[in-house]
Amino acid sequence: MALGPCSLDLQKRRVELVRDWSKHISSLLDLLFNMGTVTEEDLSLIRGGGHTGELDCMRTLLDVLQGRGEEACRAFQFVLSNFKTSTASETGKAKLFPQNTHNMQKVLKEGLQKHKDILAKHHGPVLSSYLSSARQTSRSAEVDTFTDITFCRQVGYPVPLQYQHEATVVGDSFRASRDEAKRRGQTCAFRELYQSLLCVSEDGVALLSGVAGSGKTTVIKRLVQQWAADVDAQKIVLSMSFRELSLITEPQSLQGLLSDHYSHLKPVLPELLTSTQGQVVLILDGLDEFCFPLDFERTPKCSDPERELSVGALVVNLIKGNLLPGTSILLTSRPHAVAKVPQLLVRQFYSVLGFSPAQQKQYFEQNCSSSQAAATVWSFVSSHKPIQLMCHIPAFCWIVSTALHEGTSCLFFDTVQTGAASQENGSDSTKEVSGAECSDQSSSDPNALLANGPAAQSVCRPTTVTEIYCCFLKSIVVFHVGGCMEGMHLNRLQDAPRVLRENKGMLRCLGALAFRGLLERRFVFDLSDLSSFSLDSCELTQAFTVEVLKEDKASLTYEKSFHFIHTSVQEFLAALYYMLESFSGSDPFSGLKPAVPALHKHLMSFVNKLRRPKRVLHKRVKKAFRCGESHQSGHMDLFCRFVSGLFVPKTRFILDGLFSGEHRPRLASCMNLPSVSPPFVVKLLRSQLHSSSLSPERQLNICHCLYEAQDSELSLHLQHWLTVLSQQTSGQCALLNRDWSELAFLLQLCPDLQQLKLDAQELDAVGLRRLLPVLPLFSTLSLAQNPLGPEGAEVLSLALRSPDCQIEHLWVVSTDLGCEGFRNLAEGLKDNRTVFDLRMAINHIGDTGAACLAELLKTNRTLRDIRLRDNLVTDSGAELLMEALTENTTLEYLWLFDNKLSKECVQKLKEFSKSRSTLDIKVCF
Ligand SMILES: Nc1ncnc2c1ncn2[C@@H]1O[C@H](COP(=O)(O)OP(=O)(O)OP(=O)(O)O)[C@@H](O)[C@H]1O
Repeated sequence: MALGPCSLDLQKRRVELVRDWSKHISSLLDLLFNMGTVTEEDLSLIRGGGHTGELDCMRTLLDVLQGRGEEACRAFQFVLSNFKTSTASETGKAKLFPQNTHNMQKVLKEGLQKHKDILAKHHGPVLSSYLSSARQTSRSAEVDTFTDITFCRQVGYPVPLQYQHEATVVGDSFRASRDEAKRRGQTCAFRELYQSLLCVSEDGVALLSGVAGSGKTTVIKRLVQQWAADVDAQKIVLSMSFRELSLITEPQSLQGLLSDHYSHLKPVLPELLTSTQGQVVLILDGLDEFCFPLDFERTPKCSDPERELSVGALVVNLIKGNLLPGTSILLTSRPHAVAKVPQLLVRQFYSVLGFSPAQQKQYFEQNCSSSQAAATVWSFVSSHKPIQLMCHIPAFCWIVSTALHEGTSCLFFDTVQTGAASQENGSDSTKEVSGAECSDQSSSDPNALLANGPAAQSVCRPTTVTEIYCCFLKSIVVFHVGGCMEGMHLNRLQDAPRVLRENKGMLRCLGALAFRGLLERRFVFDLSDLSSFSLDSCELTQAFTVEVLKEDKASLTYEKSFHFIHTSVQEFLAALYYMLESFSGSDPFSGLKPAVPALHKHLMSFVNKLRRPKRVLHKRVKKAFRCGESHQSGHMDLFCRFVSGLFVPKTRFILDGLFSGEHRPRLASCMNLPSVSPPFVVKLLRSQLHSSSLSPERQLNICHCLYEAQDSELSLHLQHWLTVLSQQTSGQCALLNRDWSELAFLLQLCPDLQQLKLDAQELDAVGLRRLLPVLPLFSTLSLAQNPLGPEGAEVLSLALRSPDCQIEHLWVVSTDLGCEGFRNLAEGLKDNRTVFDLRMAINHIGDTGAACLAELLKTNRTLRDIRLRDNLVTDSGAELLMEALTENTTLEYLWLFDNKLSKECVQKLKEFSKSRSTLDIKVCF
């Protein structure tokens, strides 16, 4: 084959090229690889495993190019003609490798000790929270306040079906039906996690998943601190956050990245990367915050730590084990982002379940300044189910402690007065607070929810999640400067309305930022975001905002970014902004557009006030809920709950001073204020609850909204459902307008309930669909004598396919399934690994249904006991079942009484059963 001009030229100049260009071989190879002229395999051939000299490398490169043809040779000529002879990195490289091995070992050891010290400091306590700064004197390090936390170890990872707000389903992991999982040893504590990740020599990827604020970063800090303190530690930990990696926009080599990040390791880095590979544990925190795509299929393979790559390609090659082979990699992520890493690449999967009730109690003991204060907070939390449910998330425990700080600071005005009075009388105000109102209720008693539900509450105790957040914000704003010194509480609280009024502007801007972030699903903001809402970062550091908006300075680029201390705080501030704007007659959405001139905004607000303000307000509320409805991911759920809560005048009174024009003349107490949302809000919520277009998850959220709105009807309905659950009533319900979503709400708040028995409750497919968010959480589901029909079976099938499914006993006797219904159910059972006891007598599934069951039994290995009494199965159906059972050896009982079987067939079934020692077929003629 004739050679092209470029190939000929290279051939002619070969000697000259080898002589003049060999010293630049590394850079030339980088450029050619990035252009796609040479491949990963070519590179290893050219480098000859690192043992080949530069001249030989150059010769091989020329051979490879010649072999590739004219295009490759032309690309090479192009590279040569554009090559800048600045190869400082290569000349410097020789200096990085001291020749003497003994010296190298010493340098490496010293470097690693220094690295340990630096990393321990980096991952040390950050005294940014109000509570920690207030308690600097009594507690020296965060290490002391680390509360053990519960994890769950899984094989592979379940991709969560995201229909609900992540934070709102956390408590599900602690349901009693999970005890089985515990027995199987799937849950573990921090010690086991440390052992498995930092002591055992296993390479590959481990993934730690948890919702916002579940403590992933705290766990990483703790792991690093423990490792740094462990003199026998064999591992070398490198740790970075995805938030920092997201700021790298230029191609970067792994070596460059590590030496920028850990400049103290620079002298030993090449040695570290080559000789200690099996020992390195690389921690990458916060995968959900990584803003570059991770393309595991198409990213070119690269195993050269010196090659510059885009940061996305770098991460892909690290996770795939191409760069740093033999290294253990620990990734952390919120659940919605775990699927960014293909399941096959994940060796171990842990999810952070959060604090169990015992750990919650321990948290308050460790974080409140006295054991009495801890007892007060704990008795309050354990008697308010919706609040306790959220306390599985550590960040929420922190919010609760801050809100109820020492049990006195953030309670309502009249409580303060009670405190003042008791102080005057020489009694202890903390005792007042921890009195009878906070009596400890058994957390296992569902009645506790109602006893302390909104309607049953004394007027001045925080009862809802919104009220907790109001107290939290007030605490932060009022006590920010100077902390909460002894004896200063009352003065400061009495001055709170003025302080809040003065900070209203700042809170409004912060809320607008939070709201826009929420609409765009953004949780990290940069300086330009802040300035578009007139927030000046310098001003922010002077104000209370450091407690709610956290500043991150990337160690790699020194760029500033900001995020709210917890996503729920962002959601609360967004709702607060929404309500402030709505009450003042402005449109919260127009406040997000910087282009709207201030004059126009004021004009509009004035016009709105003249128009019927109530109608405008109604419009805004509808818009807020529509916003929540349209997002099936559920990420607006908490926002809607807070909006509902902020409609309650008593709740708003906590933030007296912010909502101008209200409570005038000033009320000395919240006692006279309504403790329920205005009727139009409750009416709107109720009409939404009955809307057939809403998904069951959103309907469930509406119940939470009603709880926040302190709707008294909800309490009544829940009381009714409690009676149903205790099986005191059956058949026709005593209550008109009962709603199955309300039952779902109640069930979510009763973690100790393992069995859901709703026999003969006239539960149809529509009602069952409303229960769907909680159906998978029970070990026994007894739904006999309800008109479920084929549509109901479809709903059950969805529950059976849920990754959270715990159902073991499924009892659907006499539920009108028919053959179509059973076909739907069988679809769900095909993928299910939990149901072993299926009772479905009197469902008329017939031979078509029996054929479906036979198909199912060929693959299902979980079902052990199937009861098919009275189902119109004839001989041909029975034949199909026997045929399937020759393949299935796990089924133990098959009940076939009262079907349409001939005498011969019954005999045959009995013979078949006799021939199988582990199978008992119950049948009679
Ligand atoms: N084990 C723990 N003991 C005591 N406090 C904890 C613990 N875990 C978390 N916290 C508290 O909760 C807060 C949030 O935790 P952390 O930042 O670790 O959560 P995260 O899961 O990393 O959240 P995100 O997904 O938002 O990054 C911490 O600042 C700390 O106050």
